Amino acid sequence: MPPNELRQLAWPVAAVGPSAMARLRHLAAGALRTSRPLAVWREPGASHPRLLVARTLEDAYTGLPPALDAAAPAGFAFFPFRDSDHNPALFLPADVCFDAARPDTVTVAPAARSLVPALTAWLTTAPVEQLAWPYSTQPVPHTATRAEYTHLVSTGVAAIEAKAVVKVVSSRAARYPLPAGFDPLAAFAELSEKYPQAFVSLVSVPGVGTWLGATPEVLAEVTPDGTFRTMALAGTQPRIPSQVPNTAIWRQKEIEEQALVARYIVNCFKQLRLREYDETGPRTVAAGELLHLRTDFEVNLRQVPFPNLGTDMLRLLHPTSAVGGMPKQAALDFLYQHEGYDRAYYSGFLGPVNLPTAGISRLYVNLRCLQLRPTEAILYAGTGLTVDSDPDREWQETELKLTTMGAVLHTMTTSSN
Ligand SMILES: C=C(O[C@@H]1C=C(C(=O)O)C=C[C@H]1O)C(=O)O
Repeated sequence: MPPNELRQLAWPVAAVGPSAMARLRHLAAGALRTSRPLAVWREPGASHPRLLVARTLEDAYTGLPPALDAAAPAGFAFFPFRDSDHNPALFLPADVCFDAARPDTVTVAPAARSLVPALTAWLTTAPVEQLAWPYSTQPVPHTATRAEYTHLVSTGVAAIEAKAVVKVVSSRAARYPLPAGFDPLAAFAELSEKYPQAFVSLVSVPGVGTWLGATPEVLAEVTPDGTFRTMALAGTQPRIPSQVPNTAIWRQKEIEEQALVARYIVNCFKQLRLREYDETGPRTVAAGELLHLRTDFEVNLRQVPFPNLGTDMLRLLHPTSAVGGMPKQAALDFLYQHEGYDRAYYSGFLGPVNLPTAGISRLYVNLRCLQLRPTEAILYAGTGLTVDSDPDREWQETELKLTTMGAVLHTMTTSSN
């Protein structure tokens, strides 16, 4: 076989059995046992998850956001809200890949060829019971009380009134005990079922930790038909069971908050001098038990002279005003000064690049997520503030957002009792 071709390893018959999820689990177990970074994800609307294992941790460190052109390296991006030594920007090269929709093979990239003998042997090994997921070496972040959070919101509103910022998105972390026998892969499967339209992910990196999430927000997407997509998602209200999303009524506060995010995206296009984009919305969309307002933006890459639009937009967009604020730097400075905790990978971005094939990349904002610790999970949620924000209402909104991931912890508690 030529040295630069992907290699397909066939699963031996007896070892792990025919179940795609059991095979995925076995590959994850092998990666954890050998301290390699891994990502498991399920795209919105897809029926099967995929898994990627990077050969070494060192290979996963990256300086720049990934390039989104078809010739760029394939892998899984995992970027923090703010790049730092504690929360490095990561790009896991697609060294070993598995698609649960095609469970008979494991794909090995040319750069990872040296892994083939050990991996072949691992495929014949009996499945392991316990998986040892890595935890962050950082201290547990400060978790704001209701009084602290409402104070932060009041400070944010005062900053808006003083015209230091136009919009800022404050957030907090919360600690939830883990149910006995909590299994991240089982939780991943449950999230996939519960939220079919979310991007569901489980990312695990030695020294960095293990993150699980189900996000509704696309940051930058390039699809094989040559389309670039992004969205302005903001404004939140609880979803009443059986309610049809487009019958929801929005207050002026949410309409304005979302319009600012849409305007931020249009400004990014303007900075690149791109005028040919389609804008649809805002429309009401459901995300689990929540409703949001969303405007979709689309560019036909075959009709504009911007071959690097995906790459350029990604660099301009992150962090968007849906998670930071506007103007961007003033909002980030406010958060750095007042938020009082390290967001780490919450409100960063994540997703596959040039996978499953060159020319397809889907990056999402890392919302509705949790970080795993030995006996607890750290959950994260934020709310966009405008001059009309009411501190108690914003606290309630974070509580509501925490239920996306909290519900799965609760379900698992009850089912393990
Ligand atoms: C910040 C979060 O969500 C963002 C903020 C929203 C809002 O303020 O209404 C809505 C959707 C997201 O863009 C979060 O889920 O933590």
